[in-house]
Amino acid sequence: MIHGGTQALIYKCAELFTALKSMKLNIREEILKKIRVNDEEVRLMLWDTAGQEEFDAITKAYYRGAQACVLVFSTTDRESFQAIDSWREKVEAEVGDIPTVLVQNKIDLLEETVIKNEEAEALAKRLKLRFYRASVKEDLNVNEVFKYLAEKYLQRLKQQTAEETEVVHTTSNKIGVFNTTSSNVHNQSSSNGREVITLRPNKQRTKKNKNPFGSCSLL
Ligand SMILES: Nc1nc2c(ncn2[C@@H]2O[C@H](COP(=O)(O)OP(=O)(O)OP(=O)(O)O)[C@@H](O)[C@H]2O)c(=O)[nH]1
Repeated sequence: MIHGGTQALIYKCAELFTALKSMKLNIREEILKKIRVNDEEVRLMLWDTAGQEEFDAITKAYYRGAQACVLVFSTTDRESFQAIDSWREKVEAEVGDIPTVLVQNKIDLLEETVIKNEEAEALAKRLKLRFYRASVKEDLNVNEVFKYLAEKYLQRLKQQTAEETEVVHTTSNKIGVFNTTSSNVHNQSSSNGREVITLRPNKQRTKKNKNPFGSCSLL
């Protein structure tokens, strides 16, 4: 019994060790990329994750909280193309609808392609994603991909902030609408005999909007 248990534990440790080793190999270092968008410097932290499904649980922890996503397949690797659907689902399940693009890499090897143009375009259309053809090797379209994502992200952030500001205005209007009826108005007499009116906020104030910027995140 004890022996069996120890054995199992050793196996587990070995599995974990293998997983960690592979993780080290497959989740490469974070990359910091700086780009300019509308004269502002945007810093992107990039994580390149492993494609193997056995590491799903581990890689998930890396893209949890991501604010943009690049789904890449290779011109010369059909499996990577076929895996795009499943990656989209995994990312969406983990982080929801974030700015995402579809990229066909290695277009410098177009003569060896295993993906037809129409197939790639159809995939982008079906997934409703902007599609880029790029070559990391030749530095083709790489910046464009990140610029598009950063713009899209900033656009959403501004929109979100504007919506939240609107909520603040609405809320502050409510706060500002002082109710001069009954319980909210306390009429007192001042020492000089003139009536003093104390205004108190209307109780309509919405609690949940106390911190309108609470859900804002910065790059
Ligand atoms: N010709 C060409 N080779 C490329 C390009 N981008 C990457 N490679 C090469 O493709 C190989 C794999 O590159 P990685 O960056 O490791 O790509 P990956 O998709 O993370 O691949 P995995 O290691 O299978 O996860 C390397 O030898 C790269 O030099 C490209 O645009 N054109």
